[in-house]
Amino acid sequence: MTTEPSPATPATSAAPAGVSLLEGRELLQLYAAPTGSTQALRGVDVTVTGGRISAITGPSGSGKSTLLAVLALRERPAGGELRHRGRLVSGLSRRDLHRLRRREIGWVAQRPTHSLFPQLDARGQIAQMARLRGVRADVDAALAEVALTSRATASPAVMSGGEQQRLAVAAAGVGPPALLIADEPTAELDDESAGLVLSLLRTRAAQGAAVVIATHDARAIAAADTVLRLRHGVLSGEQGAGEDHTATIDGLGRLQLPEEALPLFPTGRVVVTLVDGHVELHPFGGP
Ligand SMILES: Nc1ncnc2c1ncn2[C@@H]1O[C@H](COP(=O)(O)OP(=O)(O)OP(=O)(O)O)[C@@H](O)[C@H]1O
Repeated sequence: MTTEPSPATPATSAAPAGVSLLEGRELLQLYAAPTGSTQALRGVDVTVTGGRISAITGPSGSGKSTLLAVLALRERPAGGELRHRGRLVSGLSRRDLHRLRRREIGWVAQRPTHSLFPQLDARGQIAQMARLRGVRADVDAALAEVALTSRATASPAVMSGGEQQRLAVAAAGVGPPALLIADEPTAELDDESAGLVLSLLRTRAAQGAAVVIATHDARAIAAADTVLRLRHGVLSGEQGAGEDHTATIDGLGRLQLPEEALPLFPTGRVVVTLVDGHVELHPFGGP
């Protein structure tokens, strides 16, 4: 147990502020299914930048966890291109990938126990993560940050769900890593626990980490700098805090309308007109 990273301590090997850490283009992911294959990601373009919290939101089954797994370099995409600091991830050896994940990427699974060491107490989780990442950490301060001082010697098996979640986020955030990814980090947490988790994520982003979360939770969405909306494996829109909703036009010119606009086009067909430098969509057919 040694010195605490001060709030000004930069993320491990953080990309310079504003420089993208990850760039995904036309990302595709397929899974075997009884009826053929499921296209979990269907041409997703995404940029992940240090110093920001990006929230990925969308209905159940829309591909949020899949996109997180690809960005965390835990799954190789079936298609498209993913670059880490400009280097093609597909060109990295298994060894390089393993090292990159261990050193630079904090991962909090949808079930927090899946990202904790079952045999270690809370103190051990933080210390072990710091060791793996090759950084020094003040274990007491890390536990205090998520109000777990009194649970320092407890193992995950005897912790409440909220305590497990706070511990998983604290351990994943040690360093801090250049990239911190969490799947539904505030789901099922009361306001107090959710507040602690979100405050930790904000602090890590302020230290330069790129924070990416999948979430349905309005509290987490409000804490994000950018909100990416996924629908059926396609990124349907992106919105920064206080910005207008923007939608992504893919390389083939396809655009997904916001869900609330769909009733305007009951036949599913539109007349597309280019007028004075902008595009107008009018319903086609119908009564
Ligand atoms: N390992 C897998 N094997 C087969 N199909 C999978 C696998 N993982 C995900 N899928 C399928 O891929 C699609 C996207 O799943 P994913 O878990 O990424 O969605 P999600 O938006 O995270 O959903 P939720 O909000 O319910 O967690 C779904 O149709 C899902 O059934």
